[in-house]
Amino acid sequence: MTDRPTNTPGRDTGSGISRRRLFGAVGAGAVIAGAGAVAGRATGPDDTGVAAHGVVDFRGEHQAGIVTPAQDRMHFVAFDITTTDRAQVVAMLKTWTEMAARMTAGLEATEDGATGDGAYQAPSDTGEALDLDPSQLTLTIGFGPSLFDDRFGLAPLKPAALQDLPHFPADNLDPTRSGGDIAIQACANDPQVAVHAIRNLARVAFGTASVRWSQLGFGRTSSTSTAQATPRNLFGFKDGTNNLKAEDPDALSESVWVAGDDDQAWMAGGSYLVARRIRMLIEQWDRAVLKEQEAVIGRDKREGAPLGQTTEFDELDLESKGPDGPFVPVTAHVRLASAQHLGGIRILRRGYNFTDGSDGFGHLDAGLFFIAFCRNPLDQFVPMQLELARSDALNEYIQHVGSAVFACPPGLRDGEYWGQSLFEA
Ligand SMILES: C=CC1=C(C)c2cc3[nH]c(cc4nc(cc5[nH]c(cc1n2)c(C)c5CCC(=O)O)C(CCC(=O)O)=C4C)c(C)c3C=C
Ligand SMILES: [Fe+2]
Repeated sequence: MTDRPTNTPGRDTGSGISRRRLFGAVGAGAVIAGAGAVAGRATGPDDTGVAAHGVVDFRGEHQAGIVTPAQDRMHFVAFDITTTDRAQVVAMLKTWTEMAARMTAGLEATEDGATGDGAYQAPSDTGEALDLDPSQLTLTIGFGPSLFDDRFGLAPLKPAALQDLPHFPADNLDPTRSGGDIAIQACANDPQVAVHAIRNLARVAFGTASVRWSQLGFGRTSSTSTAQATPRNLFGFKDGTNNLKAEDPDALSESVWVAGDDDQAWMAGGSYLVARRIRMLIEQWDRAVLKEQEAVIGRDKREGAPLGQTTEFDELDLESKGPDGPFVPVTAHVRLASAQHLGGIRILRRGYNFTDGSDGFGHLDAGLFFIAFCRNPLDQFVPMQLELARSDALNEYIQHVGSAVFACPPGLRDGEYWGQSLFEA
């Protein structure tokens, strides 16, 4: 693993340089080979203090989009493979890799792009990202448990850690919003850039893979870097305060990155992505009084401080008590999800808010598209979610309606394609 180049989470290599201008300035190959070098203009920081523009390296030791400082927008898609021809799947992964390398570098999806295929061909790039900034687009791929059935000869390579998640108490899962053979997470600071990327990847998959479900997200609900301010979720609380952060490599090695001797060798340097579409019962929450809201979460609403403390990053003290008992109630969300309560278990959260209109009863179909990365979902996410599903006071206000788990392989060296470590293991 040592010869993999190291990608720099959220490295700001540019900005303000649109796809068209990047492409015009130098040949496409040169840009991809040295995106950092050519797109080196500084950019102004956004309100989180982190540059919102520019290019995040596509290749590196780990896939981008995991510890990359969370961008503001997401388009997540899960595919079903529709062929049984393994070679066709590999060909698609190779095409996807070329397109992903180009699009994350701020280029059109193909060399001919939106206008270069001639007047009598459907353009090979759909065009809606022309003139837009690269917006720190990251594309992260993962493989679901179902990919390892008997279709492609991958069963012996299935990691023990990659299992369909168990049914948790009160789960109300919609199978059409769950599972999938392959997932791609697109994150960017411009929603149109993320949507363009997924649209173009889905388009070339025709005949090999079809979209099973997808989810748009806005307003990251976690900070994954100490350089980022903590955002708020749709319940109005700061979310991501006590998250793992990119600046803590020891904690990431402990809880996020798969080690060489953990499981299947092809996953070394990778991570597991757990996705849960969690509906938030907004109208019910909005009727709850502030004291109840704070007791449910276990933190105060304005500062985000643990109850009984004063500032956001004060340590969660589960032992502290006032005249009415523990400051952090025994059913508070942060108590039950905390490493102190769970014997040291931690995960990297990287979720997004969503609102998808309203249901037939006039209630907002809104919530949290929860994404977590972990080294082993069976040892980390499953016990954590089991504890929450059993006892969390938040359960009165949420419902889990979608679920999926994917093995995200390590990052790519130059010339490698997505899934090479698996398909050529
Ligand atoms: C299984 C893991 C988790 C699910 C599912 C989950 C859903 C969920 N969380 C919030 C809001 C908040 N969560 C906060 C902290 C927090 N949440 C989890 C895990 C899950 N959350 C963890 C591990 C933690 C950190 C606990 C700790 O050690 O302190 C917070 C507090 C701020 C923070 O630290 O991030 C909020 C707020 C909602 C609304 C939700 C489902 C919709
Ligand atoms: Fe949480």
